[in-house]
Amino acid sequence: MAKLFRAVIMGPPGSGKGTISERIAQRFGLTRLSSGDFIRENIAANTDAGVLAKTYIERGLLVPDHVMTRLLLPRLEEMTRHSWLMDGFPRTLAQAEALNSTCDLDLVISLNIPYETLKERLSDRWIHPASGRVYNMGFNPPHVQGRDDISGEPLIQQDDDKPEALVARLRHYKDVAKPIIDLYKSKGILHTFSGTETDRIWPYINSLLSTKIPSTSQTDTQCIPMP
Ligand SMILES: Nc1nc2c(ncn2[C@H]2C[C@H](O)[C@@H](COP(=O)(O)OP(=O)(O)OP(=O)(O)O)O2)c(=O)[nH]1
Ligand SMILES: Nc1ncnc2c1ncn2[C@@H]1O[C@H](COP(=O)(O)OP(=O)(O)O)[C@@H](O)[C@H]1O
Repeated sequence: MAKLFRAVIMGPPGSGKGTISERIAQRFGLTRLSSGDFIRENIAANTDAGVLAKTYIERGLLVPDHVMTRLLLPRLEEMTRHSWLMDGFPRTLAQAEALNSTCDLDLVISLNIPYETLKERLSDRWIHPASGRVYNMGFNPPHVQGRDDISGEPLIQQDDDKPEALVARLRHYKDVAKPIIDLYKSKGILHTFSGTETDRIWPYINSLLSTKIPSTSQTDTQCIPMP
């Protein structure tokens, strides 16, 4: 069986993590995981962790590390037969350390996008809340203005994407991401991509992953359950 591949994608809000993850998942057949989707699934299913997480999200806060790890790590441990790419986790150094002791990552993609570019993109971003599908009025507009391509339902703009909230979000990302990036750098698995356009960054990510994702191998790797 092919060797499994585990990767994380990091970057400030609006850096293109969602867009690039989708391309990677399609091109390389990895399962795309998103911490936000996990949380939303748990909220919908009314699990203990979901109920707890909801109280933070409703206040616009990050979910505490111990809730996040309780929610996510068991799911990762179950994925012994899938290669995956995680978007949205780890978001703090404590989460990175917990992930570290659960499974070995092969690669971390860090997106480094100028502030002005992020600001422009997010103020133009519209989402379909039920599915998480993301549109940008310039880059990938919906077929019908203001409507989701698949369901035809209305698109909305998140409060977080409004200019007042953005500066604080971007500053917060820088502070929190720095030690995580340093950790992955020291492990030799960090790959940083800089630029203003996803379409220009993509060929570099594509060729890196083409060299890293093996087509066949004798070994199978597993996430080790936490003690
Ligand atoms: N103009 C332009 N827009 C782009 C480009 N790449 C992505 N976008 C758009 C799609 C979205 O409307 C917005 C942000 O992209 P994503 O939602 O993929 O970013 P990300 O997942 O990092 O954001 P998040 O952490 O969910 O806030 O920018 C690009 O190269 N040029
Ligand atoms: N790794 C994480 N640690 C803490 N909270 C998280 C994490 N991932 C997601 N969340 C919470 O879930 C919310 C939705 O996550 P997500 O879908 O990634 O959207 P956003 O673009 O708002 O970060 C976040 O705003 C945050 O409150």
